[in-house]
Amino acid sequence: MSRKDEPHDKHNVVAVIFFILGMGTLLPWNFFITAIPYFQYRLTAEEPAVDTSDYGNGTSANRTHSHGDPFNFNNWLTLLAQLPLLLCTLLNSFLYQCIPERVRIVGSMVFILFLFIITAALVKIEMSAQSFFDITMSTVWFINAFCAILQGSLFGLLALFPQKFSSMLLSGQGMAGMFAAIAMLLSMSSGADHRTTALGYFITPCIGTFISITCYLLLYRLDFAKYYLSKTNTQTAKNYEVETNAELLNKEVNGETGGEKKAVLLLKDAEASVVTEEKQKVSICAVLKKIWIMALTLVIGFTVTLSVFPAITANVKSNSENESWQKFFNPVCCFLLFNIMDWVGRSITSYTLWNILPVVLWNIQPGPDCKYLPLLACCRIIFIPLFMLCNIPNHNYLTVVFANDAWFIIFMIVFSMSSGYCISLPMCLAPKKVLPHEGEVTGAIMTFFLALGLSLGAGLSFVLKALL
Ligand SMILES: O=c1[nH]cnc2c1ncn2[C@@H]1O[C@H](CO)[C@@H](O)[C@H]1O
Repeated sequence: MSRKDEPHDKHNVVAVIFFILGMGTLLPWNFFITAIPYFQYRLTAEEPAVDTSDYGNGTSANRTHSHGDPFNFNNWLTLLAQLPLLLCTLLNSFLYQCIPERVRIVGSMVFILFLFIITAALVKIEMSAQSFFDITMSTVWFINAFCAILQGSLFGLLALFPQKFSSMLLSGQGMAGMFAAIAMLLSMSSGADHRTTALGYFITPCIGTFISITCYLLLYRLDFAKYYLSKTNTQTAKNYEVETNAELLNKEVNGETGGEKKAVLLLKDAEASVVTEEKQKVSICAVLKKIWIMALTLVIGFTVTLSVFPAITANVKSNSENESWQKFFNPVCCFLLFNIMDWVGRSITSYTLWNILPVVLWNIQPGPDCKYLPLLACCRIIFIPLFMLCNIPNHNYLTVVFANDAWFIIFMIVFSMSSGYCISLPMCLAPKKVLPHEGEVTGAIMTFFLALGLSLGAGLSFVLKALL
């Protein structure tokens, strides 16, 4: 139900802006992980103590040791990207009181742009492998710290808008990975040398971040966005919603006998909502009690995903003889495929919020209460051994069981789709479990658990790598 004076999102401009902002939040993570072969090439090519007997057929992928990952680069990249995310998500929950949201959002995007420019410039600068590793890791740490502030602030902002806009942001986040993978493929197929390819590749997120900054500034010029951004209007809209609910419920109570109990309960909720809103007090424990199942599902989902992607999966090589296929195998079948299917998985929840898997499998119609959601997320643990037994060179303890490329592709399709699904479902269901005025806190809590899952996964990836 919408108010008569409520403006409309003309041509879905605001929705598109949130989509682009979603992309902006995950450009750094995705552009860094997709460029793993470039970083590995630099670290090996400029390492003076490299053992040249490892070089094999001379492709950059084979010019590395320790599973094609010198310096344990994949694992450090994952950990140093996700740890600041966790810390700064916490920091943001304090910062939001003292630094205005516009400063936080524009400021963090400007720093991200600056750090991407440094990464692009580094492509052309010669230095030792150790210095390159140190500078890259510092860049990764700071770029992801600003990303966390950006992401936390945007989720907070979204609490003022209708739920559709959260789905747009999540969908945009999924698109960032595809964007990075396509940029990588285009620069690789340009036929230019390694350095020029990398330069072209890293200039793309600079442009992407610049577009995100412009879009965010534009948001404040659009009537629809201005309406929701002004807190007074949001408050009025929420009160209006409560009034409308109360009206509807009165009708229900008068007309339908069976609806009475439900109506009284909902009226109590509505009253509670207004009263609490006036006091502006929300109990985090009470919210946690309502959403813990969603939070647990999110943590398990991200832990499983990040434990193998990209730290383990980026090392899987094709066993085909075809050289071009060997070169494109990982960018296409690992990064592009993951991001396409992850996005598909996330988008399923835009069409139907109910988790369709249990409906199809057991004909159960779950609500936001369903207790087996974390169990469903746990089933994905099976992908950890499956990926570890794929075609990774120089296994120490394990052997290659799934040598054929087709196995890796099949595992990747199911793994990434279920990942997107297990992440998006709790993110969309959690706000439905709480009262309207608890929405903002719920967003913050879920963002914290999201970051916790990512960090746990990144930590676990070191253990799994050691077991390879
Ligand atoms: O900061 C983040 N927020 C939300 N999702 C993230 C973040 N970092 C990584 N991923 C998610 O982790 C998976 C592997 O890349 C992808 O689903 C990606 O969207």
